[in-house]
Amino acid sequence: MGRVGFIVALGCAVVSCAIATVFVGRRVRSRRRWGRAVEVLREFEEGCSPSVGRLRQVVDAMAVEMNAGLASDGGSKLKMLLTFIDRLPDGTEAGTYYALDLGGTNFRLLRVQLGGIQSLILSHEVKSQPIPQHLMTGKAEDLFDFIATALKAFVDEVDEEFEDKTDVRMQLGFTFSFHVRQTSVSSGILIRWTNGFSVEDAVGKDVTQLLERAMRRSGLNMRVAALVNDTVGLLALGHYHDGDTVAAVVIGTGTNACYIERTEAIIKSQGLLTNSGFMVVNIEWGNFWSAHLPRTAYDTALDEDSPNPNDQGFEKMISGMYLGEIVRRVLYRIAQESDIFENSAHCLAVPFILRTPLMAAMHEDDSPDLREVGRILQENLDMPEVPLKGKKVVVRVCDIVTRRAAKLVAAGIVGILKKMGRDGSDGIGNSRSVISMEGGLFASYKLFREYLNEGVVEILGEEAAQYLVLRGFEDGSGLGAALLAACFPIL
Ligand SMILES: Nc1ncnc2c1ncn2[C@@H]1O[C@H](COP(=O)(O)OP(=O)(O)O)[C@@H](O)[C@H]1O
Ligand SMILES: O=P(O)(O)OC[C@H]1O[C@@H](O)[C@H](O)[C@@H](O)[C@@H]1O
Repeated sequence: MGRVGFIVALGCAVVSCAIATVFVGRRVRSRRRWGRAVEVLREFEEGCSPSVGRLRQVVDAMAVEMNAGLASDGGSKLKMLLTFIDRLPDGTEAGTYYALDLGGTNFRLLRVQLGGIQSLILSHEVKSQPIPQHLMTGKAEDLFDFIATALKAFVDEVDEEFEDKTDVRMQLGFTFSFHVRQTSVSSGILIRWTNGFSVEDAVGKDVTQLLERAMRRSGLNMRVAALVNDTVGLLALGHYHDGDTVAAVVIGTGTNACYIERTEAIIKSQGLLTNSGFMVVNIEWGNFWSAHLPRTAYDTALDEDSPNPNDQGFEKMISGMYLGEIVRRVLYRIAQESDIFENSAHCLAVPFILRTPLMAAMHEDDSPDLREVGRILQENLDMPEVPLKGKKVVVRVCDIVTRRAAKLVAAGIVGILKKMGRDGSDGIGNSRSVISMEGGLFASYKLFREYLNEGVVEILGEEAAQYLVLRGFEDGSGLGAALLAACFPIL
């Protein structure tokens, strides 16, 4: 080989080495960045996965906080609100009642015809519609006029004879899924909004008055016989069908629970007497807080960025408004510290872009190549062609978040049972306890329900868990509100 040949060969060798160095460097950097992704994921999982022991500490904390909230106003972050519901439907209610169920995302209109014997519901019509976004942050009159107008249209549609009943004021059960300090079974003052609502001129006002004025403006001859939280309506329906029903839990846009409490245990309301000896208490458990909660830096940041920082801490780890956002925050951190999403993760910087229904659909994708995950990432997050290992990381994060949420609900439920002396821990024979369950997240998210059932067995043990029944309902809070209108008619 001549001089020229040698130089060419040397040059090729040098170029090859340079190219190899670049590739090896890239692979080393890629492996290092993948390792960083794995590290972020491991760290998150460690922070989110409570042991059974930790969950039992949450159980105890829930029972303690419930007692503290009953002892004095402000005694706990749990408001433990009186509902004035001191009797529950027993299956003998009869007649036609309307219900209006205003929740965090939708509002539902119901007409219910009750048979009067053996919990017979002759018929019930339901109409559900989303609440226009601008009304969630506008003026009280606009929101309540919108609701009353929709109710009037619904009544005209389903009850053609209604117009002839000018002398009879129809009884309405009004389910209002926000913090209300009840002043009677049919009236209450709005304490604060949650879940994206901020109709500020309604805070501090009696929501029944706001609705009844709007109904008059719309020419609707109707009165609010019962103003109830959605959990209270749900409990009423559960009890209508099964007398062992002792509590109700809603997991929708927000989350909350209520239960049946002995009046002598409601210490902050000395002298509170009811014929039945009990009253339903609205726990407002979304505001529960305990140092034992498995909270991470992502939860803290989400809370700080929220319109109600330091409030609803339990809800922000559990409910439909937030689960997708927690997942987004974790994926965004992984995208910043690794290249597993290549360079297509700019959308992950947008708060609340990942709604919980989408997160659930990715979590429940059981295709070998995670094609549903790929479709959602591409169509909703503008993240095309995420490699399979990146999609697996997405599913893993969803699983960690949802498993934690479900286990915390399980701990909350057992905490309520413990407060009621029904968790079997006092050695006395177990009594059957039914918990009514409802809400878009609970109803639609299969893996959430699976993890919730797992969590209850983990915490209670197989033996005691067999005495606990979680019974799902649909439209439970609205139907229950109609039943309570029948229980507490305006005479
Ligand atoms: N398929 C789903 N998987 C998980 N969560 C869901 C699903 N569908 C709806 N959700 C959650 O349920 C919430 C709606 O709950 P729902 O009880 O129907 O209404 P509201 O909260 O207004 O009472 C939505 O905000 C969403 O977060
Ligand atoms: O049914 P939703 O809209 O998801 O609401 C559930 C709970 O959401 C909480 O934020 C409210 O404070 C509760 O009053 C309510 O019961």
